[in-house]
Formats: sequence, structure tokens, C-alpha cells
Amino acid sequence: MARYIYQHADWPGFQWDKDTIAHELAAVRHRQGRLLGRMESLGFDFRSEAVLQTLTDDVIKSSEIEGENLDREQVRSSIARRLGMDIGALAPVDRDVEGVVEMMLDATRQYADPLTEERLFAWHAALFPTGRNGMSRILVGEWRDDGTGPMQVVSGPVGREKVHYEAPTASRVPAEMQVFLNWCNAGQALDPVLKAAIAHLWFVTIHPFEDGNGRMARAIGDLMLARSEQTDQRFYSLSAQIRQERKDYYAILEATQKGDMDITSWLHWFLGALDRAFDRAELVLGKVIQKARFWDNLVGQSINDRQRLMLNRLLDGFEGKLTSSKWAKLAKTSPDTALRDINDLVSHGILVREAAGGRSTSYVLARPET
Ligand SMILES: Nc1ncnc2c1ncn2[C@@H]1O[C@H](COP(=O)(O)OP(=O)(O)OP(=O)(O)O)[C@@H](O)[C@H]1O
Repeated sequence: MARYIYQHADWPGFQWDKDTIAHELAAVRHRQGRLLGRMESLGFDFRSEAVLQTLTDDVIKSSEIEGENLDREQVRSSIARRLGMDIGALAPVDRDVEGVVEMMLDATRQYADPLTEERLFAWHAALFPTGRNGMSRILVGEWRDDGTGPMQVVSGPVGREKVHYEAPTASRVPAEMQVFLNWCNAGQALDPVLKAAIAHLWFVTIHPFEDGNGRMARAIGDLMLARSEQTDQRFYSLSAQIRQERKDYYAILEATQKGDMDITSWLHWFLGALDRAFDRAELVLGKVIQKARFWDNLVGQSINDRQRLMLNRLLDGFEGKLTSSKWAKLAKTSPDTALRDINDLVSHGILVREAAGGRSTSYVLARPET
């Protein structure tokens, strides 16, 4: 008896309840179109900022699923530089951050290009620039070989692991991937959003690499979604949504991979997650518009790069109390300069002092909503 979906005789002939899914798909597609319209009606700068925020979120949250916490400023700087955007002072960027950003931008900007073995290998090499995952050496830029045993998704402490899934043996991977890639590049009648959902599931089911399969599946999903919109302007992040719903995502994935060829539940979950990603995108758009208005109100005012950096940090929703010593650290300047920058903004009514006094005095925006 088949234990996993790929062991069924009609694999990869995915089936689903056409009526139920068509209904849900129509609602999601409608919302996607409206959101896209709203984005396009924004001015160039607002739109670029929204895209920058979305891509930053996408990269950070996709890596967080793996437990890697990338530095937001580095990711933002890396994306801005690659998009040719001027965001003031750019943070120096680590190699691993560059790699994830490179993959994500290639997937979403070159969305119309075919997905090939070479391209996936290049993404994989970009994800693991040192040829290692942490301390362990892994096969990079090539399919896995199962040299260390079957490819399993496990959880729990060493010695008491729970196996959630076991992928097809390595010898099957090249042929499986060829079928998958041919399907990705063929123009079927299938709706591109459904194609994104199926591609994600299909890819993680083959699990062709020794590591990084989740991040690559999410990049492939993003590429397909960009195809569904015919634009490289990402304005929502499904990866960020998956991060938020990680437990449900693993559960539905596991159930689907242990089920038969009917993937209705998976498609239902994917479309729902997409809808919830749109909710989040509406919030991002609202924030971008708020930020743009804030800066519009300061046109003509002299603000240095450090002040601009810190005001943007506050506008992005600074967590905790912003004291002058934190300011000095984040703006990479001396405590005296930090205090001078702060006092200047306070005297212009841009920042206000909060509570306490002395060194624990913290500062907030005077009118963040304007
Ligand atoms: N319980 C589970 N059942 C089936 N598949 C799972 C389960 N848990 C995780 N997965 C899949 O395995 C992927 C992890 O594979 P891998 O470690 O190769 O990728 P990664 O990119 O390094 O990790 P991550 O997705 O956690 O960032 C997950 O993203 C998910 O798609």
C-alpha cells in the first residue's frame, strides 16, 4: 500500500474538487486583481517602497521558517541596491543575505523565464554560499544523493525523532524533476494561481536538495504567482503568511503527502493563506502611504542621513523604547552626536520626549499618522 503520495500509481496526476476550488479561486483572483489595481494607482515612489517592504518581508520571513534570523536592514539594503533604489545610507550586507535576496529577486523578476535545472542549481548555490549548512558540509548546486541515508523530514530530539515524511529515493530525483520542470514550463489551461499551489507541493514532495527545499519551494511559488499577475512588482508575501501559519502549513502538507492524489484540502489551504496574505498587504500599503505622507510634510527641512535612518526605523514600527543610547548604536554614531540629532528633531516638533528623564528618556514620533 502506498504510504506517500508519490507512491500512488497515478502520481503525479493530481486531482481536486473542481467546483469547490473554482469558487474559492474566483474570490481570491478578484481580490488579487483589485489589490494590483490599487498598487498600480500609487505613484512610482510609493509603489517602489511598498515593493521593497514586501520583498524584505518575504526574504526575512521565508528564512525565519528555517530558524535563520536575517538582519532587516541588511536585507532591505541588499534589495534596494539590486532594484536601483536610493534609500539613503546602505547597510553592509553579509554573503548569506545576498544569496537569499538573489534567489528571490531572480524568481520574481525573471518570472517569465523557464524554470530549469541550471536555474535551480544556481539558486541553491546562492542559498548556501559556503557549501555548508551551519557546521555541516552539504551537496550544493546539485541534486541530493542520500549519502547520509533517506531524505526524511523529522522533528524532535536526536534519538527520539518523529518522521513526518520520507521523500523519493535520490535515484528517482533527476527523472522526477524533469517531469516537474516540463510541467512548470508548459502552457496548460490551468489557472496560474493553482499552478503555484501545485508547484509548491510537488517540489517539496520531491525534496530534491539536501537542504533548502522549503525556501526554494516558496521561491518557485512566488515565481508562479508573479506569472499569475504578469508583473514583477511583488505587493504581498505568501512566505510571510506561511511563516505566520507555520504549524497549519506543516500539518496540511504532511496530511497531503500521506494522502491520495486528491489535493483539494491543500489547494483550499493555499488559497486561504493567499487571501490572508492579501490582508497583510493592505496593511503594508496603508503604512507606506502613511510613511510617504510623513516625508512629504518634511520637504525642505534639513535632515541628515542618520536622522532619516532613525525616523524610518520609527515609522516601520520600532519595538521597545528608543533611548539616545540605542539611537547612537543603531545610527552607528557617538552618544553626543545622537543626542544632538535627537534634540534637533525635538526642537522641530518631529520627535517628542516620553516619560522618565536622563539616560532612560525615550523618544517617539510627534505625529506618526501625518
Ligand atoms: N511535518 C511535515 N510534513 C511534511 N513536510 C514538511 C513537514 N515539515 C516541514 N516540511 C517541509 O519540509 C520543508 C523543509 O525542508 P528543508 O529543511 O530542506 O528546507 P529549508 O528551506 O532548509 O527549511 P524551511 O522550509 O524550514 O525554511 C518545509 O518548508 C516544508 O515544506
